[in-house]
Amino acid sequence: MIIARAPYLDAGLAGILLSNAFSFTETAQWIIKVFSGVELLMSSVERIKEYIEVPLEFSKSNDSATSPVDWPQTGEIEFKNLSLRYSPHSSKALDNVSFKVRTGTKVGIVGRTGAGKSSIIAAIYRLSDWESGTIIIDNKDIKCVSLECLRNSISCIPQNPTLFDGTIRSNLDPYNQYSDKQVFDALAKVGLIERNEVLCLVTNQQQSSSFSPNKFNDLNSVVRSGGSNLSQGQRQLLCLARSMLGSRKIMLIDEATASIDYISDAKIQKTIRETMENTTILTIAHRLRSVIDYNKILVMDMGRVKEYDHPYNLISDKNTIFHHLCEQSGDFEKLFDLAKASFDREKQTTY
Ligand SMILES: Nc1ncnc2c1ncn2[C@@H]1O[C@H](COP(=O)(O)OP(=O)(O)OP(=O)(O)O)[C@@H](O)[C@H]1O
Repeated sequence: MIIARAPYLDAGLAGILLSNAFSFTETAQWIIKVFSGVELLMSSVERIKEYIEVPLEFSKSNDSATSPVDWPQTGEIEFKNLSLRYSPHSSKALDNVSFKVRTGTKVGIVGRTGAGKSSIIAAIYRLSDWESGTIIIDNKDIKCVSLECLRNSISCIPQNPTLFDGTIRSNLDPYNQYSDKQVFDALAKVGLIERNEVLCLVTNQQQSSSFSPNKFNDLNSVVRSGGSNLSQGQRQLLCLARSMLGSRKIMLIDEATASIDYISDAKIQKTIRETMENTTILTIAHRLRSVIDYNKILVMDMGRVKEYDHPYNLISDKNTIFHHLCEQSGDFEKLFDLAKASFDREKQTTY
């Protein structure tokens, strides 16, 4: 602790020198200030030391973990008897969970609060380790894939997406990998700009202010730290656009709660349906409307998978949890019609 002691000594010396120039009270005040500065410095040093000693998350990867190129190709996900608990004495957040998601399938994960929905996404992203079972993505046990590769290969749109102090462009394309056209296309796909404006915007970047007063028309528009100058819906849409630029095969979405405006929510769902046909999507749904026309609904309850089927099959059966959740939503008739329409559409494309 030499680093910590030296300033104390300096402060003592400074006290003696100061006492020659100032009154006792003034000197005492100076010394208190210097000492509290030193206390702060000491706790900062301690904290930096703690951070340095925290093992790097990427080094937690299994030694034989690899970073397969062009993985995953299909986006097929399989949970096999997965059990996860957050601490040794807590109950299981996921209890022997097994289910399979085929390529390009859209799955809505529903259930009451604390049912284990977020834990499914946490497990795929390996934010938490599990005690037994496996997750296979594209024929690979994800524990055999490096964390860096795993997280770079799967898009995740959390409720509060991370945005940085910078511009629209630096947030969408931090490594400058894409052309302006590609970035504008992504913004158009999520509905933040008009599709028919893309070409003009690409050729007239400097005159973009002549377009509608929309900050997304200008890739240099400022984004404040955490996206504080954007609405929650705009933040999620920007994050969705960022995911689209990466064109990954799997996307995990934690739908924003009621605080997101209905129009932004509808835009997100429409974009997902129209532009991500071949992407496997798992959405934690807080509104049943958002996922009622998905291919499957996974109903979680107390960490277990209770139901896993097409929404129409589940809503049609009075004995399912999903049927009750739809009834409780007060929107049963509409949900039923949407589920049926989706079921009929799927049947037509299958035959
Ligand atoms: N980081 C954590 N540390 C300890 N326990 C946790 C943690 N995250 C979740 N849990 C617990 O695990 C269980 C499942 O939580 P999870 O967040 O997966 O549920 P959820 O269905 O997503 O809930 P909600 O709809 O309220 O977000 C709950 O009992 C919860 O208290």
